[in-house]
Amino acid sequence: MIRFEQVSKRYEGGHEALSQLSFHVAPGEMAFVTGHSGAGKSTLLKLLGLIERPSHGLIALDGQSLAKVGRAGIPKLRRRIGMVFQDHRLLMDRTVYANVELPLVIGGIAPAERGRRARAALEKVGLLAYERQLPASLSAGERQRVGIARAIVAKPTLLIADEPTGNLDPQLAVEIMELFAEFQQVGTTVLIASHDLPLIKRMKKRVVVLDHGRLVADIAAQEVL
Ligand SMILES: Nc1ncnc2c1ncn2[C@@H]1O[C@H](COP(=O)(O)OP(=O)(O)OP(=O)(O)O)[C@@H](O)[C@H]1O
Repeated sequence: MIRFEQVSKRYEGGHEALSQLSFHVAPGEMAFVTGHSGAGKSTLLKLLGLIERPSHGLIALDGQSLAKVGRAGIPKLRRRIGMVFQDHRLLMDRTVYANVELPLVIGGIAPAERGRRARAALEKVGLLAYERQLPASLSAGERQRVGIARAIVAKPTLLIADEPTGNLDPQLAVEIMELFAEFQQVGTTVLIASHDLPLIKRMKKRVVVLDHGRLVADIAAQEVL
């Protein structure tokens, strides 16, 4: 599903954020990427979403090299990837429903189909009853669920999340992580950047550890104690 081969990333004027990173993620696998602040977690996810490009190395998604995806091909690629951010990035002047529907509007899906899919996504995150509300009237955990519904509404094969529980209290954080695990159970590949080690350990999934841009440990789910 995901293949990184000797990937390095140097930001303009900066030092190397990722150094010769190689790892694979199988279809349907769920893995965490962890490491200290500045270790390169966000950079790794940005390379997958083509928000950034690598300086060296190969990144492939479902066997397709991302280097071959030009500017015009980015929207199509992004439809295969659902992205969740720490700060949810919802449009605060649109309803919950409109936020979740947005990727389908951009994708040119017909209105009736959009309604069906957006409501199914909201139902999956337990927020169907909130569809007419504005995000401001929701709690932090609920807003993050709306962000997740928006990420999965176009049925991506890969779900990536950057510190999705960073702003939540521990109980809500567990609930959000369990929601991600549910998407894995129905076949979605899930990759989550997080520095919350107690939470990661609790989830018992594969853990990839970065340190100054290098992969220093890759712990299989069965080995997480
Ligand atoms: N746009 C950028 N321009 C220059 N340097 C950057 C840029 N984005 C990130 N960096 C640098 O790259 C390194 C890795 O950053 P990255 O955000 O990937 O780390 P992180 O592990 O996600 O950190 P955090 O947990 O604090 O979010 C850091 O040294 C950071 O300062």
